[in-house]
Amino acid sequence: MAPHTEQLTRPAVRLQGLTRSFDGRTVLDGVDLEIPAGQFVALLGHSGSGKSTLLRAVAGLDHEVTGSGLLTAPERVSVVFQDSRLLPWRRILPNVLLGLDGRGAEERGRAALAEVGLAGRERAWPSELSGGEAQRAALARSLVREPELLLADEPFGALDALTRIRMHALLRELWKRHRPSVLLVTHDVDEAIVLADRVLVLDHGRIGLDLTVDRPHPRSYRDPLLSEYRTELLGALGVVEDTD
Ligand SMILES: Nc1ncnc2c1ncn2[C@@H]1O[C@H](COP(=O)(O)OP(=O)(O)OP(=O)(O)O)[C@@H](O)[C@H]1O
Repeated sequence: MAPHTEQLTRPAVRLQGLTRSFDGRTVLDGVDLEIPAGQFVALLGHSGSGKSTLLRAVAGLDHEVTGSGLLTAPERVSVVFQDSRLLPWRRILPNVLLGLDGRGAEERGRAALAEVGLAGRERAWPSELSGGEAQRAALARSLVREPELLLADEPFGALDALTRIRMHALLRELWKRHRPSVLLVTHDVDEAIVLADRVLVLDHGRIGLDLTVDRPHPRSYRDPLLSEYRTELLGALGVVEDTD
């Protein structure tokens, strides 16, 4: 069934004049941002530009933001970090189900693990998983909560290049199936343009560039048409490409 038009246009996230300072130093300086429901957005910016600070504010984890601040955020928000944050003393399935109970929870947990390719690993300990598998389990833990908004802070930052590419395909696949809004923080320009339909660059406390990436999926790193987006994003980040 086609989603109601209003659902497509209703913003999942709406920020107005979001401001955050630490010890008198302004990190976010009046950020205005709307993310429509179901949109896949990546957030780029230099180290220390305030990406995680913005993500924490959207997640509702920061109560010290000022301005008219966070006006809208959905009820069901899941966050995935660079490390899986699995509890080492619990097996994988209970980790995925953490805080959930009720009828059908276990079944949903098993289904989520199967979706991320971890069927059969329900009883494994976190220490028995590879880095990529642990991040898959973290994604399953998010999925099982059926988030309307998925916030991801460098979720693939600690993975090797090959695993990272596989995780890109998995994340995009999960997004296609469940259609949450996504805000993905990354340092990696290529990761942003291969995955996201809109890429933001945070600069001097504001959204300095808001770029729509209008290419079909699945996208390849080698797609020459993506290189224009890459050049524009690198320019916004102040990186001059070597043209040799
Ligand atoms: N709890 C805090 N107390 C003091 N300063 C903080 C705190 N959290 C963040 N900051 C500062 O705010 C700035 C932005 O930090 P943030 O972690 O949001 O940046 P980032 O863009 O996510 O960086 P990175 O890409 O390196 O993870 C940094 O200068 C950081 O030192």
